[in-house]
Amino acid sequence: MSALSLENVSHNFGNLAAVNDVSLSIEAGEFVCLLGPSGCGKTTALRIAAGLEMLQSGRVSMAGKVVSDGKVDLPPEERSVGLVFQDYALFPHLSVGKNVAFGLKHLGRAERRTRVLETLDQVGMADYLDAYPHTLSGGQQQRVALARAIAPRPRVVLLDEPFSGLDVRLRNQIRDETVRVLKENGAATLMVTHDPEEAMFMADRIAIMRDGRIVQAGPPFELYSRPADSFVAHFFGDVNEFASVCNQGNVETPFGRFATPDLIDGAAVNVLVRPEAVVVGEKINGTGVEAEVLRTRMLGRTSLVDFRVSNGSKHDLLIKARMGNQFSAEAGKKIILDLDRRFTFVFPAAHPKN
Ligand SMILES: Nc1ncnc2c1ncn2[C@@H]1O[C@H](COP(=O)(O)OP(=O)(O)OP(=O)(O)O)[C@@H](O)[C@H]1O
Repeated sequence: MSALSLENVSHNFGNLAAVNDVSLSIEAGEFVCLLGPSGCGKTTALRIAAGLEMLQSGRVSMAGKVVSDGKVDLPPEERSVGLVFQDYALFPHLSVGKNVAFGLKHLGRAERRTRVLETLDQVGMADYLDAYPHTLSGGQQQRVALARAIAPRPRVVLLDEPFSGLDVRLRNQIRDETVRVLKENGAATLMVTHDPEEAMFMADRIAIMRDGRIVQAGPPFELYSRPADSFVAHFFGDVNEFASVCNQGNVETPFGRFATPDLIDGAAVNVLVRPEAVVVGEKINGTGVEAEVLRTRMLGRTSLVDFRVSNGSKHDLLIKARMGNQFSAEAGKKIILDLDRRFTFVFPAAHPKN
C-alpha cells in the first residue's frame, strides 16, 4: 500500500493537456523527484496530489484510501500532507514557533509546545522560537517552512522547487538536511524540480516529465546510465551527438561498432556520448581513434577538453571530454580517445521534438 498514489491522472487547461495520464506511487520513507523542463506539468501534478487543484480525471489515493477520484475530493487539510513552496510562504505576522504550531491546533497546549520545539530542533532552528520570519535568512526561513510542513507528522510531504530562492553555496547543505529530516520522519516525499543535479542528489527515484507525461521513472543512476530516449539523455547533462545509419543490426562509428538489434536497416540514428564517457589516452575496446586537442578548460575538479576526430572524407567529429582531473595539453596535440560504452547511447534520429 503506497503512501501516495496517482493513477492515470490527467488535467487540461483549456486545450492544453498540462498533465497527461500520469501514474506514480510513492512509498513511506521514499523520496521521489518529479523532474522536467519549465511548463511540463510538474507543479500541476503536485497541486493535484495536494488537493489544491481540482482533479479532472484519474485517481489520487493516500495509504490505500481514495482522496480524490471525481466522486470523493478531500480538501488539503484532510489529506495528511505537508507543503513547502519556493517562497517558503511563512506567515509574516507570526513568530517561528507560531508558524510551526499552525497545523497543530488539534493538540493540547503542552503537547503542541513539545512538538514545536522537537521539530525546530530537528531542523536546527530551536534557538529561533520567538524570531519573526523577516529577521531570518533565506536558508533559515526554508528550515522553518520545512518544520511547519512536518510538525503535524504528515504521511506525505510535497515540495515545489523549495531551494530555488537560496544561495548556491547554501543549497547543497540544505538539500542534505532536508533529505535527512524527511527520512527521519518516514514521510513519503514528492519534490518538484527542474534541476537534474538536485534530483540526482536527493532522490531515491526520479520521474522525468515532458509535455504532461512521465517519460521515465527510476533510480537516478538508471536514468543517467540507461535513458529511455534522447530527451532523457540530454536532460541529464551535456552529450556529444553524432549521426549515423543502421546497417545489419549495427551502427558504425569512429569508435567501433554498436549493436542496434531493434532498428531496421537504413534507419537514421543519433549516437549520444556523455563527455565523461570519452576515455582519453587509452584504447579500451581496441577501437580507439586519434584525436587532436582543440581547447582545454580547467573547471576546478574536472577539465573539459574539446577534441577533433578526423572522419576520413566526411566531416570531422567534434567531441567534448570531461575528465576528473586537471588535464593539460597544448592545442594541436594528438591523443588516442576511446569510449566507455556504458554511457554511450544509440537512439533513432527521428525522435519527436528532439
Ligand atoms: N491555472 C492555469 N491556467 C492555465 N494554464 C496553466 C495554469 N497553471 C499552469 N498552466 C499551464 O500548464 C502547463 C503546466 O504548468 P506547470 O506549472 O504544471 O508546469 P511546471 O512543469 O511546474 O513548470 P514550472 O517549472 O515553470 O513551474 C504550462 O504550460 C502552464 O502555462
